[in-house]
Amino acid sequence: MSFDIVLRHATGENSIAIDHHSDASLVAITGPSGCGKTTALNCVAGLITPQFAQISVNGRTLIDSERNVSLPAESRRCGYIFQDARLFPHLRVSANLAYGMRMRGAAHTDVDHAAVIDVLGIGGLADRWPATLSGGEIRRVAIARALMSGPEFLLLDEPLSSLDKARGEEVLGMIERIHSQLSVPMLYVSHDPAEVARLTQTIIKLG
Ligand SMILES: Nc1ncnc2c1ncn2[C@@H]1O[C@H](COP(=O)(O)OP(=O)(O)OP(=O)(O)O)[C@@H](O)[C@H]1O
Repeated sequence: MSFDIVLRHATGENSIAIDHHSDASLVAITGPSGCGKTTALNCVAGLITPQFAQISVNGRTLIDSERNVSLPAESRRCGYIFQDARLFPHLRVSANLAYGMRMRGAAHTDVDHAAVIDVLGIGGLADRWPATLSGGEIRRVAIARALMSGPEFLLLDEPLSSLDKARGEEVLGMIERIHSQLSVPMLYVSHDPAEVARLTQTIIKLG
């Protein structure tokens, strides 16, 4: 597994410069609020077109400004867990997860649905509406929905934000298990040095 990320992008007064090449399967992006962490993830996901980028994951080019290559977001095979989770409020948990499965592309990786539900401990939530879930449960369902699409890698944007310490610990433990048991590579955004240090030693520092 490898992340090769060369990225140059400016928004307003901020500019992002990343030159990262590693075989690490869990890479953290860290830095103070407003330094461009979410913007960097959006560039990898294909939601923003950066001013210059050469990004490949495991040797597969997502974007190369020099060669005029840029895969559309739906072809990048990433699962994106947004900072605000973004579950569909009008769909029960089971239907939110089914949406993830429908998003599978032709070249999706195999995903063991039962293992995902087991690792994230959401078996009992299938019939619930998102509005009735706790913050930690919402986060776990959002991670499961992203995994259901059979992504080649995950983008996680502050997945512990707005959780109390106990719930944060719980979700962090699940993320560690997804990484080790389900072998899903990750780009993990957090402003918290202790959280990042627990997960990985491969860190991209912004700002
Ligand atoms: N759509 C936009 N238009 C203009 N400026 C933007 C836009 N989105 C973000 N920015 C600016 O780009 C900079 C980086 O924002 P970004 O959300 O990527 O930072 P961040 O490191 O993820 O912050 P936080 O930790 O607070 O979420 C900020 O100065 C922000 O105001």
